[in-house]
Amino acid sequence: MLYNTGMDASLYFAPCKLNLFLHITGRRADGYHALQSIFLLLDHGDDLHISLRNDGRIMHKNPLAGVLPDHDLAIRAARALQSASGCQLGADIHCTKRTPMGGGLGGGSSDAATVLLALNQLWQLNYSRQQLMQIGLSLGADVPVFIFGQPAWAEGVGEQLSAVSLPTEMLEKYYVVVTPHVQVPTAEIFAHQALTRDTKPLRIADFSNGANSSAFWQNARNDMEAVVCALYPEVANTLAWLKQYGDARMSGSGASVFVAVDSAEKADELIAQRPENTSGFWAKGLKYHPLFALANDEIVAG
Ligand SMILES: C[C@](O)(CO)[C@H](O)COP(=O)(O)OP(=O)(O)OC[C@H]1O[C@@H](n2ccc(N)nc2=O)[C@H](O)[C@@H]1O
Ligand SMILES: Nc1ncnc2c1ncn2[C@@H]1O[C@H](COP(=O)(O)OP(=O)(O)OP(=O)(O)O)[C@@H](O)[C@H]1O
Repeated sequence: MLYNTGMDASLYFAPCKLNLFLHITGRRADGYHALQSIFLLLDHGDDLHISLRNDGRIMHKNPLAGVLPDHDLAIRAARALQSASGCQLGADIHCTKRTPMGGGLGGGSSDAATVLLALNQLWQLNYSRQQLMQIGLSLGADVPVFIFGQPAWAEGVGEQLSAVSLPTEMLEKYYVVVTPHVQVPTAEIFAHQALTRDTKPLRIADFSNGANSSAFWQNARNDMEAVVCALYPEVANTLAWLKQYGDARMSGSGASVFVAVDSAEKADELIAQRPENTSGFWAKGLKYHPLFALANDEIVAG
């Protein structure tokens, strides 16, 4: 009989992300939208226990409420890696979910990225970061950035990524994230007729050049915010509340909204005072994904 020896059980972190801004600069022929965004990964997220099986099966030990195991992005990621590599090994996956689902924080995408990184190690595949990002992109536009693993300037559908060094004060901030209890379907917002799709592209140099960066942030916004706030008053109300405390905005396609504050005390205070029917947490930005080292960077011949 083939069985999981249980000897390789390991704990892997799946951080959530914020879109510090999100501009929609066009629409491609396939219906996907061209974006510009800066992604910041946070030190808040899901815990995945992943252990090796030698029978080739991919098993979800605690299926998420409302998500069929076959649709779970963690399971789909493992299967995609199995079919790309021809690997005969399998895995047991157990997820302790902390990132609100459908919250614009990339929870499912991050679970998928963590599974790819972890199994790259457990199955000893030695895929490069670029290869894993390619497999990740087939699962969702937000997966590659978690494998990229650093604060990133994103273009394309979110897969053309460049590392950006955020000003130190942005990494020292406390990000207060509040999620109204509504699920905002990403596809519905991208398909909405009233969505702004023609924001003039910015240049990464405008952000990287310190002298211009305050002007940069004055022009930066989330283009999905207006449509989401019109369709979901809960998001509009939570955002209006959070704007009292700073330059609050929505992450991704919502429903989560966030603001950066200067101390843990202030962050605790806002979380305690958050509106009814919301959940919330605060977290700090990550310079690197904790699993960054589980993929190698390809050496490009020069
Ligand atoms: C809004 C963001 O969260 C910003 O980071 C992402 O662009 C969304 O990424 P995601 O949730 O991984 O999205 P996917 O699962 O790939 O796509 C969900 C749906 O959103 C639409 N979609 C997504 C990304 C994109 N650049 N243009 C789109 O039009 C497509 O209709 C797609 O069917
Ligand atoms: N492992 C998973 N975790 C969360 N959701 C998952 C997972 N697998 C599949 N899903 C499905 O994906 C949907 C979107 O979940 P997710 O938490 O990734 O949304 P999101 O944060 O809005 O994503 P994004 O910011 O990438 O648009 C969920 O409503 C759920 O049906």
